[in-house]
Amino acid sequence: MKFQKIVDDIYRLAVNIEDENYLFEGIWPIPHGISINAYLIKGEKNVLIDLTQDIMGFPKAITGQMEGLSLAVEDIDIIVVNHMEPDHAGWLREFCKKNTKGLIYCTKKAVPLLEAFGRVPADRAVAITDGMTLEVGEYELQFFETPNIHWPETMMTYETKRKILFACDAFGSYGKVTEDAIFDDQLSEEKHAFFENEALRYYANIVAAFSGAVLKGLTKLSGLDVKIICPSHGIIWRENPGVIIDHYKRYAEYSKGPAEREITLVWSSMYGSTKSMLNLVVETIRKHKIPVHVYQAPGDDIGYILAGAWKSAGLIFGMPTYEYKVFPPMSHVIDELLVKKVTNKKVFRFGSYGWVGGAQRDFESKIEKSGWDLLGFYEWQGAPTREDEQALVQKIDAFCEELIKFTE
Ligand SMILES: Cc1cc2nc3c(=O)[nH]c(=O)nc-3n(C[C@H](O)[C@H](O)[C@H](O)COP(=O)(O)O)c2cc1C
Repeated sequence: MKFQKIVDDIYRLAVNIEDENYLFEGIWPIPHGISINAYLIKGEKNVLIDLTQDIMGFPKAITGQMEGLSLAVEDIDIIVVNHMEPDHAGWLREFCKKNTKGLIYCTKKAVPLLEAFGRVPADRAVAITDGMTLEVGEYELQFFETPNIHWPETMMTYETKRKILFACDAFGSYGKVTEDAIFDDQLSEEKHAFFENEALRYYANIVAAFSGAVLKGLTKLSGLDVKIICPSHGIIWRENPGVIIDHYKRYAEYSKGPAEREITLVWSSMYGSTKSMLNLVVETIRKHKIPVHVYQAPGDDIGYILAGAWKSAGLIFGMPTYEYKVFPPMSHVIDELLVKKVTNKKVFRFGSYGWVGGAQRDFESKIEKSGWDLLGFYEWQGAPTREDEQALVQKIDAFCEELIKFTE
């Protein structure tokens, strides 16, 4: 990949993780890849905003892109570290061995992390104060602390003259970015939809648990006139940055509920009794014109289940009893949803049991502090009868009606 000009002497330096088997953060599948973006301001003083991950030859790739601009690592005067997570700052250690003059602008909370992650001494750092500005030739940078979007030490950098926000993990998405389409206005409708889906999945996987911080950050930055958003993952928004800002606001507000009038249905079944009710449940939901996203556990990845669940106002779990408890793979799904603070949902459960059940009691105790409103459940012994089918349909009808009221 080549460096890409954004405006004047501001450039995007980027790589894509393209290995289909790579798990982002060691958990999340990225079958369509992900870009890692750094930004460079070339001028009287050269500024590098965020770096890259030290894997797959990425530092070499970024160095090559810098060479295209007649710059070497040693020529960087100012390093802005918005975020210490290793996908952006992993290169810092090797970078600072070569570059011994550059000052590192970061938050006070990031300073000890420079040492811990990068073995970079604190005297290389300039701890910013919130809102502080820095004149760099023709450019002016302003730094804003944005704690917990995504780590406690995170900040964003705003170029005040061209009104560019270097937002780091905020407004980012999965999905590799190709050289011919790095800006929102260069994307087809289909690609826009792709990045919107990948932005939601990225949000649900990476940022969702910090939605309160996202809402605070959005309020804090709402006074800024932002013409271009340069995130550290995904495309650059220059035609209409309001689109991704609105998406983020919406995603963050799902945490306060209600989310969209949609249902995420996760099911498990050992011998097919619970599964045999699945189509009936889906058809009943569709009768109410409610979109339904169906996932199987185990089978479908938790990263995708999280995205569906985050966006849906309703959650339905179909699972049998297993050793007096929730079926273990479903237990894992529920735990993950709770870790990511999926809350304010209307919930229903159905499933088969063999002897005396147990899953329902375990389910209720697991979700006690979830902020989920369990509207009902239906269980039956062994294979379902015609009466079981009718009873379940009635309960799903009632659930859908409540969900419609909840999302009005
Ligand atoms: C390993 C195992 C553990 C089970 N534990 C329980 C249990 O604790 N309580 C119960 O009522 N049934 C238990 N059952 C029976 C299942 O819940 C029952 O077969 C149910 O119909 C399975 O639904 P499925 O066909 O959707 O998998 C167990 C079955 C298996 C194979």
